[in-house]
Amino acid sequence: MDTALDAEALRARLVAPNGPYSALDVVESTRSTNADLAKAAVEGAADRTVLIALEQTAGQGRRGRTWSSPPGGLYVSVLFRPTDVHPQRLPWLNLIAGLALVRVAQSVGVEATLKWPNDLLLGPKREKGAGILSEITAGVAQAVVVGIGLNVAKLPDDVQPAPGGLEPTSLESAGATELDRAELAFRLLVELAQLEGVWRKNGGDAFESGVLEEYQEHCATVGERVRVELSGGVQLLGVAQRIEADGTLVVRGTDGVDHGVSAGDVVHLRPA
Ligand SMILES: O=C(O)CCCC[C@@H]1SC[C@@H]2NC(=O)N[C@@H]21
Repeated sequence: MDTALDAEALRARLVAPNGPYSALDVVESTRSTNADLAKAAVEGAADRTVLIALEQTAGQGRRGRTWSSPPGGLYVSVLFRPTDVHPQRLPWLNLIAGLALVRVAQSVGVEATLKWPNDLLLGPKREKGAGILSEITAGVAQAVVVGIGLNVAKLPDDVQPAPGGLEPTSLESAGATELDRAELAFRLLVELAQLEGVWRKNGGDAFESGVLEEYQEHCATVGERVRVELSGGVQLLGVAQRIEADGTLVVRGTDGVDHGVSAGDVVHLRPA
């Protein structure tokens, strides 16, 4: 069962002095929690500010796509200002959010892996249960909004995959033992704060903080034959080799040459 998401109760557990966050709000509905927090960042919102919505009317996905955000899902954005971390290491915030999602899914008994860079895959069929959109806030020094859309309840029939994208699923469809959104939001934010805290304490070094190793362990992309859709309609075909310390994916192309990929849509190519 899903109880109402009580902001006060979450604040009591997650916001300083009792927890790692500096502010937390819950709204019934908004256009996009990422857009709201980006605006708040410009207006001076503090490091580790959280905004949760129970529904979005204009949810944003990667590469200009929309993120279907019906009631029954969890839509969470966190503003981070990791001022001591080199800007080149900031893409790790996106990957760290994926690790937090894996930990949550596993805690409710669901098999979970990651498709680099931003998809949570659930169950043996590896369908998409969550997506992450991290955005550097323009004009604000070192501010990143990490947005997470987690499908909790069964999705309405009209939620379709993006063209060529993964089949969507939810925690409920994957047989999760816990579907209470307050509890799931709590676990997600605890895991995110733990991972981000260790990563930041290590100056954003993914190797030293252990997040690189944990990511490789859960990454379904490494070892797969892939097609990477780069900008400008360019495609790269090959086999994903590893994740680098800067968060890029190394793909050995059909020409035998290793290519570092920092952005793009990855399609896992399964044998027919
Ligand atoms: O897979 C993707 O394309 C990324 C989807 C990210 C969706 C989340 S929901 C919370 C936050 N607010 C948004 O508008 N988008 C992100």
